[in-house]
Amino acid sequence: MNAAELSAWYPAPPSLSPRARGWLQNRGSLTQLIQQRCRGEFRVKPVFQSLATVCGDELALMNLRQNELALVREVYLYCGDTPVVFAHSVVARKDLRGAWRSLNGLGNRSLGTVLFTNPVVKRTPLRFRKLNSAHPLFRRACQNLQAKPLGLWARRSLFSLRGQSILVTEVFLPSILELSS
Ligand SMILES: C=C(O[C@@H]1C=C(C(=O)O)C=C[C@H]1O)C(=O)O
Repeated sequence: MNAAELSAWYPAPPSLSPRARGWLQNRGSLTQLIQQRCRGEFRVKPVFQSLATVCGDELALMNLRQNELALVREVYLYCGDTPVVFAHSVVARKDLRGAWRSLNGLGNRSLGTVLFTNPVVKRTPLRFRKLNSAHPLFRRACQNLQAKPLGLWARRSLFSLRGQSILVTEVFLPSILELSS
């Protein structure tokens, strides 16, 4: 990815429907918002949690070198049998025994329960990007989708605790717009 692509996360999404904007720009817990709007059962389905290299557009933000390993957690958030969000979170290896050690035993509990219940955790402003098939997160987010969309809206922000950060990226799947508003 070139420098332009690396910086292609914008402070505000351009033209969005009011319903989509309501999801992308909500600054509370996405888990809680889905639980409020999902008539079925909410669940977190972890699909990956291991040391791995990260996306090219995450290196600078996480102060990682090209092939440096970090803890990567990826989950789908489900409403009933339908995946509505694909989430990808990154913690630098050096911080895994520090502020974010609770990730190790998180399993199918929502990361939101850790991030939004600790008043000391600080969140940087959200940034947005329309992902397409050129981005690795797009391909992983679409894995379980019958119909492959041309693009998916994503947002990301850093949560920091005692000077240690977790980068949380949430890719919104088309079916999220079917949840009640
Ligand atoms: C940050 C939140 O946690 C959600 C759950 C995640 C997980 O369990 O890995 C990751 C990102 C979020 O979609 C939230 O609920 O707002």
